[in-house]
Amino acid sequence: MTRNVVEVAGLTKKYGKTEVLGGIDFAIQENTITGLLGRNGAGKTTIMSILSGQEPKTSGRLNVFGAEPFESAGVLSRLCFVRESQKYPEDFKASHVLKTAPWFFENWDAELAAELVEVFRLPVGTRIKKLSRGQLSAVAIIVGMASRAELTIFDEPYLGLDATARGLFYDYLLRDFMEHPRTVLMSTHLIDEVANLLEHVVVIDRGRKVLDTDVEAAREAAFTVAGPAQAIDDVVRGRSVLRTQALGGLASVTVDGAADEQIRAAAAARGLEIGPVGLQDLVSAYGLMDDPAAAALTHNLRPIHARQRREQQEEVTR
Ligand SMILES: Nc1ncnc2c1ncn2[C@@H]1O[C@H](COP(=O)(O)OP(=O)(O)OP(=O)(O)O)[C@@H](O)[C@H]1O
Repeated sequence: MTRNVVEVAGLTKKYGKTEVLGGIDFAIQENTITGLLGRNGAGKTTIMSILSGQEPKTSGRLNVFGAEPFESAGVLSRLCFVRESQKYPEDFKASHVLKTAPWFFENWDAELAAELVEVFRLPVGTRIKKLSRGQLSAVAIIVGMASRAELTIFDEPYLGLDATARGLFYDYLLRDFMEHPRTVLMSTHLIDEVANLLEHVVVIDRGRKVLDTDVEAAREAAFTVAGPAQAIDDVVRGRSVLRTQALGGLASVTVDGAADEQIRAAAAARGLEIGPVGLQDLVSAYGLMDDPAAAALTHNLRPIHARQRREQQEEVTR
């Protein structure tokens, strides 16, 4: 039976009078990798800081390993929150971080840490404050990976890392996750890069949740139709179009829902191409919500949880 490691209900956060989280609900299942996605300032770091007990919430219910995390030593000993901007004592070197980490993480794997130091070519004898941005990210990734914490939270773990290093991180994360299953929550803007790692995504926009779906279900959540604009208009009429991109007489539209036989036949008859929508494009389509300039590009924008939509479809066919 799967259980939830994290449960959040009606979570709000205010800084002074400014509300940055406006009532968020979601759950994270044990031993899954979940992506927390959203545009700059959406509220991802705030959520992660609250989950890891570094910030108090303003209101709502929060349950991490069955307890409220803020100032709960029992919860904090089971999780690892890492980010490139982590603060360390003034004179600390990466070697000090790796030496002290086992004091905080009982599952610490020193061998894995040493291997990752080699992989990321991390100069462990250099003071932390002298490290490059990518090297700081490498420190955070090594701590996050080698801690083998039951819940590991990565806040944009790739900042400053080159493409090779990012690829290595994803490979190691997947391999280590298969061998030592645990729960991972990762915020990222590089959605396509991690799409194969993620089982679930929660998308936040301006402090509110706009999408909460299994990645598998998200693949069925929308499709594209590409070809001459006029023919596309005929084929998609009456359907919910999330996004339209047009160039000259050609267009590509993202349509909400799964591509059924009817639209496939209509598209084939007019020589139009039906294709899948990548997770990044899907999130971008939903991310346009409430943005007047971007919304002008769209018609009938209708963000719906994939599961909710499936339930609605099932209701119609019953
Ligand atoms: N200490 C603070 N005081 C006031 N406002 C804050 C504070 N921390 C964050 N905010 C505001 O809260 C909002 C959410 O910030 P947060 O860092 O959670 O966003 P994010 O989704 O992680 O963004 P990014 O992708 O750019 O890292 C932003 O508008 C930010 O300016």
